[in-house]
Amino acid sequence: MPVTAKICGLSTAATLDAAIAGGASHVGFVIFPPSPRHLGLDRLAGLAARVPDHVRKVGVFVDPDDDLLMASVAAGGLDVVQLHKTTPGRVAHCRGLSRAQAWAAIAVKTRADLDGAPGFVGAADRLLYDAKTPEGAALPGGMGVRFDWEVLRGFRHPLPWALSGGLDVANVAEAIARTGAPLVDVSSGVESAPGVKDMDKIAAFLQRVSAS
Ligand SMILES: O=C(O)c1ccccc1NCC(=O)[C@H](O)[C@H](O)COP(=O)(O)O
Repeated sequence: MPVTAKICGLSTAATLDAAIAGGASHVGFVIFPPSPRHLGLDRLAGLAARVPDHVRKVGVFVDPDDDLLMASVAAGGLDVVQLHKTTPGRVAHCRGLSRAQAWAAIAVKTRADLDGAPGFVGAADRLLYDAKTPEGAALPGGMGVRFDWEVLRGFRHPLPWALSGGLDVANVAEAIARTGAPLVDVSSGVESAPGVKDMDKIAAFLQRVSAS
């Protein structure tokens, strides 16, 4: 199976178009005000309207309340809700309410961080293994932090999954080779500054994934 890629934290039409043209299977829109990538509902709707049907639209949330979740799903026609710092019970609730696919982000630093993964069976459609960001960090994702991919070795994934955290054009082929990831997710690695996506970096990243 070819490896697919999600470009996360898109916030301009030009970089969104670059992700689509480069072959991204998923595009991510962050709905979390402290993030430099945050989109209000109007901008979310405008960008989402540019996305063709074969590319999945992912809304990225941090334990959202029902009103924010539903307003965002409606504005963006979201196919997937990606939920950070959200318990299995809330993930199941968000999936039922939104009728979108639900991805549960698992913050990983050590093997023990995978212990909670089976708890998402029946609640989530996919697990996103993302790097744990430092204690007290403003964001639970999108900080270019990488984790030791060896912690995934031999792990019996209880659900479909994706790999994230600190990926870039220089390391994504090795990440795929070492983990067998079916889907990779990147944000900072295709930026020139926090929140500023770079079209050339997006194209190079997607090219490297498709060659893997
Ligand atoms: O990207 C953000 O600003 C963000 C904010 C709050 C929660 C999650 C966020 N990003 C989640 C993602 O899916 C990122 O692509 C993932 O964490 C990888 O980021 P990076 O290490 O910068 O590639």
